[in-house]
Amino acid sequence: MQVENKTFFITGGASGLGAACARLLAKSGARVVLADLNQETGSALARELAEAALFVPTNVVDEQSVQQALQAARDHFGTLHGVINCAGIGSAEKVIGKNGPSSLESFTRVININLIGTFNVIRLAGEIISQNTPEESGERGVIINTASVAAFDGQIGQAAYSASKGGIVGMTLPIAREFARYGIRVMTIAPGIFDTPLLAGLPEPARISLGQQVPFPPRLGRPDEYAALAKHIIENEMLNGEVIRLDGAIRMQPR
Ligand SMILES: C[C@H](O)CC(=O)SCCNC(=O)CCNC(=O)[C@H](O)C(C)(C)COP(=O)(O)OP(=O)(O)OC[C@H]1O[C@@H](n2cnc3c(N)ncnc32)[C@H](O)[C@@H]1OP(=O)(O)O
Ligand SMILES: NC(=O)c1ccc[n+]([C@@H]2O[C@H](COP(=O)([O-])OP(=O)(O)OC[C@H]3O[C@@H](n4cnc5c(N)ncnc54)[C@H](O)[C@@H]3O)[C@@H](O)[C@H]2O)c1
Repeated sequence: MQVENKTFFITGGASGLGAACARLLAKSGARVVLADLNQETGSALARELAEAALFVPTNVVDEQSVQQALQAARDHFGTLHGVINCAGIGSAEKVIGKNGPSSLESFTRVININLIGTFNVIRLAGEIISQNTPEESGERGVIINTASVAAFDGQIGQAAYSASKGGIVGMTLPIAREFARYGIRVMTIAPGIFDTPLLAGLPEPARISLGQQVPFPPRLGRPDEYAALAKHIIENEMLNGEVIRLDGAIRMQPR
């Protein structure tokens, strides 16, 4: 579908990759809902994007929070044509640390936010989108999820994070197969190393070694490059049920 005059619900839309999607889609004539925990950055970006954007404080792991955010989106913009699931956290923890086995709580937290949060939004937004009047082609909407190259080449310390992203990879096809009957496409982008606040939060040794591992271009990805792919996925109906690595050919080393 064309993005102009369409509405997209962007989780994690207040920062990094999600914010880049919000800026590009708004500039392209779309309306964006910034569904994010961060009131300060979310409100600031909504002010920057003016009438094209609505910030709604949202916690993707909380069913009521997501339902309220989706309702606010419909109240404000009238409908919903797509979702870009960017909400997520990084994590770096060895399975056996210096003080013994890592905690179950930390593993569970990463799975909850990254995997279960993504699923929560897909199920609630998907039901709303399934009720849209279809385009001429029969399409009703597009859902784009964010995994990571860590789903495939996870490093030491990424058991929880890689599991959470591997789960997103795993659910892309079955949901695309189910949602085909509604004319809703489901895609996942697996970014490599992108220059965002999340990456800035990784341990310095990891960040240094990663930047040196990207074959070409030998640099961190720019959030606008992620946004360009997301926009293309929305516009290209033949992209469905697939995971696209966006990574400069990096295959991460064990550490
Ligand atoms: C985020 C997007 O989705 C894309 C990505 O996935 S980007 C990939 C991000 N990678 C990571 O997050 C790696 C996570 N893991 C780690 O940071 C570390 O393994 C850890 C903090 C969990 C444990 O680190 P630590 O306890 O220091 O491990 P340890 O085995 O003792 O380290 C040995 C040495 O290797 C270094 N090292 C550890 N992890 C490293 C890494 N990932 N890269 C480079 N060097 C590393 C340590 O600094 C240490 O050096 P030193 O002996 O000179 O102090
Ligand atoms: N930056 C990278 O190198 C990279 C690489 C691969 C995948 N990713 C993934 O891309 C996505 C976006 O990452 P980013 O780099 O833009 O990070 P970021 O930290 O800049 O943005 C993440 C946003 O998600 C929000 N968020 C976190 N938990 C939330 C929750 N429970 N509910 C709602 N919002 C929540 C944060 O407030 C933040 O605004 C994440 O899923 C991340 O795992 C990032």
